[in-house]
Amino acid sequence: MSTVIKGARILGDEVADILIEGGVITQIGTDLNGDETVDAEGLIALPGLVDLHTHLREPGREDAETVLTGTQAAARGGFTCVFAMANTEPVADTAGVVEQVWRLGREHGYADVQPIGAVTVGLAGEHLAELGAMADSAAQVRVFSDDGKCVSDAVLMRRALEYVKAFDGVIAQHAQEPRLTEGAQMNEGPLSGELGLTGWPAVAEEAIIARDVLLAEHVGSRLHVCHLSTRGSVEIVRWAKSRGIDVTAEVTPHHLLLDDELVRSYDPIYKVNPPLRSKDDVLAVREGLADGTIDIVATDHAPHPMEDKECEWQAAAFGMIGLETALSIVQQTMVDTGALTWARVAEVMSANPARIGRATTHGRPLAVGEPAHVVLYDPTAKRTIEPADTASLSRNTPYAGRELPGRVVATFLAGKPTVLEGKLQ
Ligand SMILES: NC(=O)N[C@@H](CC(=O)O)C(=O)O
Repeated sequence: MSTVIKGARILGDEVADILIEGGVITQIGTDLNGDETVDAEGLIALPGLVDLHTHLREPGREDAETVLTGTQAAARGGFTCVFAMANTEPVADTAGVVEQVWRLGREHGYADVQPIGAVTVGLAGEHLAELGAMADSAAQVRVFSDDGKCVSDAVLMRRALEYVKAFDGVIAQHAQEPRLTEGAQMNEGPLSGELGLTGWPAVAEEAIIARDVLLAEHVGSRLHVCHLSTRGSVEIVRWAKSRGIDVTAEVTPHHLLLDDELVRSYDPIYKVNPPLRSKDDVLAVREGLADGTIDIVATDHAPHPMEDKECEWQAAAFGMIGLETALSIVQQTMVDTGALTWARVAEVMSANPARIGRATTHGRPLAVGEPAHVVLYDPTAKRTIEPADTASLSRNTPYAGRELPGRVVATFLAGKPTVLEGKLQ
């Protein structure tokens, strides 16, 4: 069985046909033929997207999301590989749990699931988890994170950074100094005072990033900074990279678009960790992504059932879904503004996250001999976001009613269509 994608603009540039046979790209050229034809006129072809930061909630919170529904949402968003965060119930801190999550991803076949292992047992921040056993398991874990919680103990963080060097792993830090953010609800600034919500100072994020880049330098290890959100964080990462420190960083689509003025509504749909920041921070993270200080966009897709979001602000859960809107937000904030080309989008949403997470078969160029992980995207489409129109089990999108540019038309995972004509297969 062969499939030919006809007339796609490869990385938004040259028009060509792509022939897929046996899950691999076997020809790129003109007038190619195959058993199946997918018309891609006017569509952009990008390598399948890779999300380094997804919450799939299975095991334990299957009311919010499962590996099946989360990877279906991923496919609809153009992703062919997602890294599943460890804050499940039980926590993914053993080889058994990470293998279960990895296997479920393979069985369902909507996206490859690379489990992230917890850094500390139960995310409790006291004892290192069995990092080596998770690395050696069938899931071959390379990314470790206590995301949702910060590895705040400097000695534990140092040991974790040292330990993962043995198997080329990386510690993905959720940078949040716990004492500085006790009870914090929103970005600290004049607005938190006005709204009477406990402030979450930028320094709580920046102090941990500053400490961790120095620790990474000291022990010669690899550090990844999750969802950075402030101007100061961008400046620290820029400084660290200029010193040759092996640090990478991510920004979420919501921190590229939304700011803390939305909290005036007291609508917990905008409650997220780290919090939405100021307009100046939004500009800074866009600049950081454009100039390569920030390496990747990662969704931090954080599904929550409505009862955990439709309540008063203080009681609501932190988090928003984002897999199905990520590419549109990146188009709106970075491509339509001239800050990134589509080729650079392929880097920040596919090649770079795959490289950081050592997902060796993903993030590859669209080239002959490479696995056929492909997304076809219509940048001219417009859609109004309707929360019920999601494959996710949760509907906590902050974009309800917003018109966003672009639409994923098709996604291929190793040549197999997971989405065609915008519909799950
Ligand atoms: N990003 C979020 O707002 N929520 C995340 C974890 C977290 O608190 O970071 C979640 O798991 O819901």
